[in-house]
Amino acid sequence: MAPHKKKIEAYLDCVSPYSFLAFSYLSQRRQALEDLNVEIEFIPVFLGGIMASSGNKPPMALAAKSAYSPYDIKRAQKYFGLRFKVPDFFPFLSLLPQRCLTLVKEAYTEQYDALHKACFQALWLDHKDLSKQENMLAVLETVFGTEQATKILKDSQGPDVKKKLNDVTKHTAETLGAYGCPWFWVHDGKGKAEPFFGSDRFHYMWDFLDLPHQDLELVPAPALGKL
Ligand SMILES: N[C@@H](CCC(=O)N[C@@H](CS)C(=O)NCC(=O)O)C(=O)O
Repeated sequence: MAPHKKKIEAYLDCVSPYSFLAFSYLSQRRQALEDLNVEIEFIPVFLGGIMASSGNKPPMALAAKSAYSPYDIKRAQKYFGLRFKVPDFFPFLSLLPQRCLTLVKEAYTEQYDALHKACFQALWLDHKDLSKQENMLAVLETVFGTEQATKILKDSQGPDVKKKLNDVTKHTAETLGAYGCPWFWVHDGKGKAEPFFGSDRFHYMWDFLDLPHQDLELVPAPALGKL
């Protein structure tokens, strides 16, 4: 990557509702950001691995964070105009969707954003447990033909894909300082890069990138169709 290009690397896991909000928010602003010469890259990671590498624990594992969490998620949903309930099967093991996304990002780049969106929507809006192969296959089939979807599901279990997701996750925690998701590594276009955590720090990011806030403000209740 050219060091003097403004760029947002967004490290996401679809098990994370705040990753869903960040993905939705950035996807809706992709064109506006590109017009301001800012590139966005969505990068799949395994949040469980980030927690383990950084010594962090899921918010639910700490009583105080767990008690605060319902307030935070309710406010965030209102702010982003994206309403969803936490599914009964939460938290679930996100390795399967994250491996499929890892494979598709490399091998089927054109369809990657569509699959990312489909995974988030299946999990958070349709409450499909994507740790189950049959549900993951159904999501893949919304983007690919049955034959290709079946192959992607099978290939996502191969050692190369497992290693790639593992390596990216490790890099995110050990080099980029991640302790949760969504994690962002943002290049300011002048050779400097900094981390940002959470879907609630975009105003800091726009300052860091020297962008006009008014062009990137939230519009009320963004329609999902525009994701
Ligand atoms: N305030 C942040 C919260 C993000 C968040 O809680 N992310 C969870 C995963 S869904 C996490 O990784 N938490 C780690 C931590 O809070 O230490 C936001 O609005 O995005």
